[in-house]
Amino acid sequence: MSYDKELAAAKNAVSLAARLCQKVQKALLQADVQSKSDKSPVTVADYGSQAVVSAVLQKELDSASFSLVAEEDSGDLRKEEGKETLQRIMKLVNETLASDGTYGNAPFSEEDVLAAIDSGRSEGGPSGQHWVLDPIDGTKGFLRGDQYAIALGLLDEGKVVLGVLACPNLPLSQEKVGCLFYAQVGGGTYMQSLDSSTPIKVHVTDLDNPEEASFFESFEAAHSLHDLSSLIAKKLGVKAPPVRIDSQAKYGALSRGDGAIYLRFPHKGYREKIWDHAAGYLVVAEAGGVVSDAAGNPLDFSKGRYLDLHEGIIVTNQKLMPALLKAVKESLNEKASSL
Ligand SMILES: Nc1ncnc2c1ncn2[C@@H]1O[C@H](COP(=O)(O)O)[C@@H](OP(=O)(O)O)[C@H]1O
Ligand SMILES: [Mg+2]
Ligand SMILES: [Mg+2]
Ligand SMILES: [Mg+2]
Repeated sequence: MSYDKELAAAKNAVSLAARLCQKVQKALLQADVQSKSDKSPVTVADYGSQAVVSAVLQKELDSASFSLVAEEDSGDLRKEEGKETLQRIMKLVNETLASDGTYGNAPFSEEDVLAAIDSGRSEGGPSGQHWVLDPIDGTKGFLRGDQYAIALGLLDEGKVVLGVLACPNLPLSQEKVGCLFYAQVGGGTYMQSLDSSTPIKVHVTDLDNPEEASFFESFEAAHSLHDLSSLIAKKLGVKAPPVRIDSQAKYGALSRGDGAIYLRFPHKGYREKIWDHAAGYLVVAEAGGVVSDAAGNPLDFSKGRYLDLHEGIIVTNQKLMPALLKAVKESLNEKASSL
């Protein structure tokens, strides 16, 4: 089955959302940032990006069967304190949609924006098709002026069949910054600029010597156990220091061979969400990489909004995976026996 139509719509949606995010990151106001109930930050760009992606997908595709699992919801924007923020989001969404000739004819009202955001309340699951969106992945990186991604995947019968990843701050070449990665199941992974240069096919590294490998992890120590990654890297013989960057830009970078390994070990009790991995997973898998939990099980995106994992997520190429899994198991055992 081909998902060409869905892929074209997804690339459009994510590119437009990236335009909105870039505009906000350039001139970020204190008033644009809020705290969610779990204390994590959210900005007008997270909401705006979600509204734009949702709006474009629904315009381009059959909106009757549309299902979207997305990170943000409009709860806080519907409160009295959210009024000003909502106004600002509406303006951003309308400017962004108008900047693309095809969508600008009927401006969105506040209610339209809220509805577009809330169309992301689907629970996903094992049957039918569901879009999976992280409107800004790496909000903390976004706020620092660092890496972030707009990550959109499509599930069909519980499997990820499309992954589109916009990384506005990731270098494309020596001259150009901003990458769009995309993959369709069975079709490989491609990278192009955010303004649609000719796509090139990308592949993970074919390195088989861990001593030459470098590894990615979260910039934020709160998101991943840096000590554990160091232990694993040491066991494996990795010499280079960790490369710490925010967001699924790590999956994008890995898919083109920038690094060889990505290690992610959340603190105890944290549950990973599907929108933090769906698009990145396919981008790496179609580029020849392997993504699994710490026990070597494939990720299961069919269980609803969360991923059920053993300990963490590890990513590398096929040659390095056996040695990596061994180092991970040994390190986890050591950690458990030292407690
Ligand atoms: N305590 C925690 N442990 C692990 N991941 C966390 C976390 N708190 C937030 N996250 C997730 O980590 C994501 C960012 O990943 P990274 O560290 O690779 O940049 C966040 O995505 P958002 O920025 O979309 O909220 C969020 O979903
Ligand atoms: Mg968030
Ligand atoms: Mg995220
Ligand atoms: Mg997010």
